[in-house]
Amino acid sequence: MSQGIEGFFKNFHDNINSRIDDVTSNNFANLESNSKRVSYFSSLPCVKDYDLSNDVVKNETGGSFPVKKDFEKALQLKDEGNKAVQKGDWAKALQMYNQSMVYMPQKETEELSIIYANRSAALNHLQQYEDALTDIKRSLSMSYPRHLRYKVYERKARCLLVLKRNQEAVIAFQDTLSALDEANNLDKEKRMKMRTDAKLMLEILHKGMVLAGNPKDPEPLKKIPPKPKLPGKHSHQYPAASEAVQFEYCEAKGRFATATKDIIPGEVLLVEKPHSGVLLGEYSKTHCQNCFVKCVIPLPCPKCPNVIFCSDKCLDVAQKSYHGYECHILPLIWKSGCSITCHIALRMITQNNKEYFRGLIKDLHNKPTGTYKTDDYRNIYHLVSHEDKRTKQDFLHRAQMTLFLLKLLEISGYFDGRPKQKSVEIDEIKSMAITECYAEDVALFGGLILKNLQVLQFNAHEVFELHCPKPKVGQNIIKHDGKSMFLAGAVFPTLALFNHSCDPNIVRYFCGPHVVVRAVKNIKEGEEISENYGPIFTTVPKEKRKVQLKDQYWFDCTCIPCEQNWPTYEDMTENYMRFKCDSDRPCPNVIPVAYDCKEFMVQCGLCQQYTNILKGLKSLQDTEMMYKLGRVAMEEGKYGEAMKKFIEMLKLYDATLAPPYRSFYDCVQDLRSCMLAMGNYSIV
Ligand SMILES: C[S@@+](CC[C@H](N)C(=O)[O-])C[C@H]1O[C@@H](n2cnc3c(N)ncnc32)[C@H](O)[C@@H]1O
Repeated sequence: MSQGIEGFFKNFHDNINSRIDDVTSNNFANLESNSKRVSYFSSLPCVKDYDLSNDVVKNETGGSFPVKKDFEKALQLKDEGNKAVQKGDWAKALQMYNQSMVYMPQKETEELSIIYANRSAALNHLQQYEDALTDIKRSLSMSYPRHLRYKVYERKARCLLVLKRNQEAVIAFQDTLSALDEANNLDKEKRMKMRTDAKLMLEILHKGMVLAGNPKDPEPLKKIPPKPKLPGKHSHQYPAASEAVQFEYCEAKGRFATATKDIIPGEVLLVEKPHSGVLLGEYSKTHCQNCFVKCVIPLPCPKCPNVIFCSDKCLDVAQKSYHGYECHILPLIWKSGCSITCHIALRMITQNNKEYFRGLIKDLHNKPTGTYKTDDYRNIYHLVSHEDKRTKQDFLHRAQMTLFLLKLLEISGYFDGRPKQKSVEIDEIKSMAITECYAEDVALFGGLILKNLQVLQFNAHEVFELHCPKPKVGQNIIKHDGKSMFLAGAVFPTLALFNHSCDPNIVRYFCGPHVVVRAVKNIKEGEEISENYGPIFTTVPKEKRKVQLKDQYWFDCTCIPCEQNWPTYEDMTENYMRFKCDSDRPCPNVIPVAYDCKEFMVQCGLCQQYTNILKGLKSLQDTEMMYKLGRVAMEEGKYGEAMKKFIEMLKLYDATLAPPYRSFYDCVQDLRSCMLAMGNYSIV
């Protein structure tokens, strides 16, 4: 449950394990509910007396502790930014202003407004005009000194000119002229020059606009890829899924998705926001805490120096729910070395208030019926957790993590419904005992967190983004370099209902925090729609796949590639083609046909009917050319165009040949790359 980094949680775990005797351990094993397990564990004297502060202080990984806003540090970073400006190192200046802002206390509004204005100058020089405009707006909405405002208005006007937003530029030049009246410290000559320049620009703009018939300003560039919409109607019971998807149940496989109609490659099958999602600690200063997109111009949390946001909207959402409580405990979570799933288990609590869970608890053991909503905690609670198959050691380990998370909840002010306003001090973790008056909370939230940890083991997903080279001004085409980065962990309640196949027929990618699922193959009505949990048959041999799936997800894979022993991509032989039997019965058989076969009607060994392979070969004639065109479009970053070609090819392949064969998987792989490129990206 720890992340692999040596955080202090491992010490706690090792020490407690060594202090638990056999009697205690057997008593624990006899407990029958998660709530009882945590209550019992938290009442043990060796746990209550445990002093975590020693472990925290001694531990050097995961950043420093405690962490607070720091005015002096903020000024020093701002100063470094200003020095970088003097040297013309705008990238460094941007970096320094970003950091300075994070440490600047909220009450220093004038200082903050100056950093925003300075950062807008750096962004302007880096040709990030849209971002410069956003910072100018923020700076002007704060206490930016009136006698300096002429500078930012003029900068605003110049940025708008580059973006060809001439109507807005006119207003900004007019504002520059008004602001110059208040520029008391500016010497007369400079003021005159700026006035003349602004007036000249206004004249030129007016003439140009009249000549062009006063065209509308262009739309600003989109920073986040647009979220695809579900085609047609959504499923009545599972609104995140399209009506082409339904969920069935069987004893051996639990719930799984099937197609209610024929589905074609590219079709969007699911768009879902996470029930809970958590950004990895290492991206907390580069990506938005709330929606995971990369922030060129971060908005810091007003209260802590731990996280940033991409917009006021994300800041507001986070502040009013989970971040209000997590603000000051984040450094402890990161320093503990706990895995991202442990943090999600906590977030599933902090994002709702205590009353929400109190309202649910009586009925929680009954599976909810009716519409399956993403934000309904009950749907997560009833995801697969394999509770009946767990060992005593497994529960004990998770109970330790649960207690640590409960302690954090207590410190955060969650049990009182009042978020902590100050940073955590070391004295607050000198004992792991939770105050007596919260005994009921320990039972309730301890039980829920222990359950969350079990559910997340099988149902959490990685959120990733692709790296892209910088797009040119005015171009909305982006090209990715194929590298994907694991950014965050999240649980998507509907996506979690899809079972695994080593030959999946869907691909998933992310738009902001939303997951998008699209078909990559033709899926026939009634056929299972399956995703992939990691090992794919084209690259991982069967034995290895089976072991991995059994270890991680606790099931024996019986997908077609596993049952029919399909070769990996490397081992696929290309000396014959696998024709589908096209008798009208229909027949499921595959007819192997050598490339040098002279016949054009071949007989099926199963149904004895004849298949016309010449017809099939003719339809495949164009696929090579289509593939080349698709690849060229992909190279140019025209993913939509490339996708069309690959989809067309897959339709042709599917009508004639049966997998596995290389050209089919080449095409599937490229289609998958195109779809991924439509998701989250980070400009590098
Ligand atoms: C993410 S859940 C999938 C949905 C789950 N079947 C349910 O009922 O909610 C993962 C769990 O589903 C089961 N599972 C997934 N793929 C399977 C497969 N191909 N065959 C059998 N069981 C599978 C395993 O129990 C696994 O731990």
